[in-house]
Amino acid sequence: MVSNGPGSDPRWRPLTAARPAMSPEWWRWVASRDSLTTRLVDAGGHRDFRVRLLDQRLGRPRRDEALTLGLPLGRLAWLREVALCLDEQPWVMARSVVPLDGLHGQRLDHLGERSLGSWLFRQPDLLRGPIEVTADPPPFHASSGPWARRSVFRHRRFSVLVQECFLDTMTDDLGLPSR
Ligand SMILES: C=C(O[C@@H]1C=C(C(=O)O)C=C[C@H]1O)C(=O)O
Repeated sequence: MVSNGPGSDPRWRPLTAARPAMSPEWWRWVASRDSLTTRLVDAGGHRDFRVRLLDQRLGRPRRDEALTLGLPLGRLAWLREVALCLDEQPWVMARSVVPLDGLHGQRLDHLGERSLGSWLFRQPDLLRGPIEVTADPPPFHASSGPWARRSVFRHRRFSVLVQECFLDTMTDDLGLPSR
């Protein structure tokens, strides 16, 4: 379920602030600005890639999400949570928040289990804001992992806050450093 429960906000920091603690191997993943979907498919090799839709609905963003999107607290938005899986093993948990005023009916529910990135990166003049990171546990999922990141994509009046948690399963399957 999409969680909007109480709990402290993660301590999001600019990517560069995490540099000394982040290994070069992880930097190549966390700092990448192209499609994570494409990178996961490539890194997965023979493994089958799949987006597992966990939930998507109208809901109230968390405080840190609303602040990042410039939304008044309590304003409804479109919430989508997925697991990006290789051979049914979740490697990334993602939660996206879309303000309704930018949707003009482009409800993302038509996406289903197609990757948000497969649509986003086809949009002309797509802009991606700065990437922020945290080593705090993601408030929207109980899974654990070394890093989580977030950034805002904009395309005309559409905007979406995309948050991605890289999981320990990905660390193990790709033989990445613990941080
Ligand atoms: C933004 C991208 O889309 C990915 C797919 C998502 C989805 O289907 O909900 C969410 C976040 C991303 O990990 C990407 O591929 O870079």
